[in-house]
Amino acid sequence: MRLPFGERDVPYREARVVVLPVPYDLSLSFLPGARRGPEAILLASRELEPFLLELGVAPEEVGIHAAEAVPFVAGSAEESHALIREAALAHLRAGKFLVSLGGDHSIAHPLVLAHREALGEFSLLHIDAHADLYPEWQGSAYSHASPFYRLLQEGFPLVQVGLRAMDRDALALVRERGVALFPAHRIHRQGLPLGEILGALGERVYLSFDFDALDPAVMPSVGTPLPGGLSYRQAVDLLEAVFREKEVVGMEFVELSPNGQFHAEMTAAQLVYHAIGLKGLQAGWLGPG
Ligand SMILES: N=C(N)NCCCCNCCCN
Ligand SMILES: [Mn+2]
Ligand SMILES: [Mn+2]
Repeated sequence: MRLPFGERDVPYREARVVVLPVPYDLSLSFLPGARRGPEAILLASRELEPFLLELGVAPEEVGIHAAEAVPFVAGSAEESHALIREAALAHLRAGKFLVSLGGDHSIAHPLVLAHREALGEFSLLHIDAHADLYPEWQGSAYSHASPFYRLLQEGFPLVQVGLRAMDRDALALVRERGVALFPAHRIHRQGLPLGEILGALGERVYLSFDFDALDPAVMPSVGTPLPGGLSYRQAVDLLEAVFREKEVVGMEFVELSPNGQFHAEMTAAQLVYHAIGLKGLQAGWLGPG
């Protein structure tokens, strides 16, 4: 069953933005449930005010179409990732701006590859509590702890913001590969280094937002919560700066794991909706309010 995003469901051909539910969560390492993330965000999105006071626009006016969820193959990460990459590629080749909803963070790998195949090169802005730089975790290179190791191996420039968990090997890899790292403790001590973050990014950016980047007090519905996370306002301020200065070619929001705390689902839906509004302003699809 296809659920619209927000109140106004736009036919595919008229939509500039496609919200792609990707309920794959077979690579989680701790608490289960991210497969219910996309549906929870879509349901919560129905409760959002269409007009976004902070931006002075109604993001829904870009034309949003929520696509059918991407199926997965329970016994095969490779086949599941192939389905994700094919689905993303089809929407990108139809000229749509893709907003993918996870699902666990392993989906970043097929989604980013699809965006490069369709749109050319870009840098990655990875906002997360975790580095996700393990070559493999719990016996799998397709773990949600590994996507950015694989993407680094494939030559993507990487900027990581909000991290508060990484092992020594990941830190050594970051230093060796010149990854721009802005850990949460630095942000809390010195404020968001927006100029440095923007300076580390290229002109074209793919945004990968893991909801556990937010503090658990703000976002308790994730599979691997950690203290010391970003506030909602810090996340919005970071996204506003990135959309103001860069061309965002695609974005994904992953790891929401609904656990009955509806404020978390509203938080997730509002952040996605806000980001769609920022893309609409950046692309000129929406006039400044
Ligand atoms: N959400 C994530 N990316 N989680 C990654 C978990 C893997 C490392 N945990 C360390 C556990 C040591 N016992
Ligand atoms: Mn992650
Ligand atoms: Mn994470």
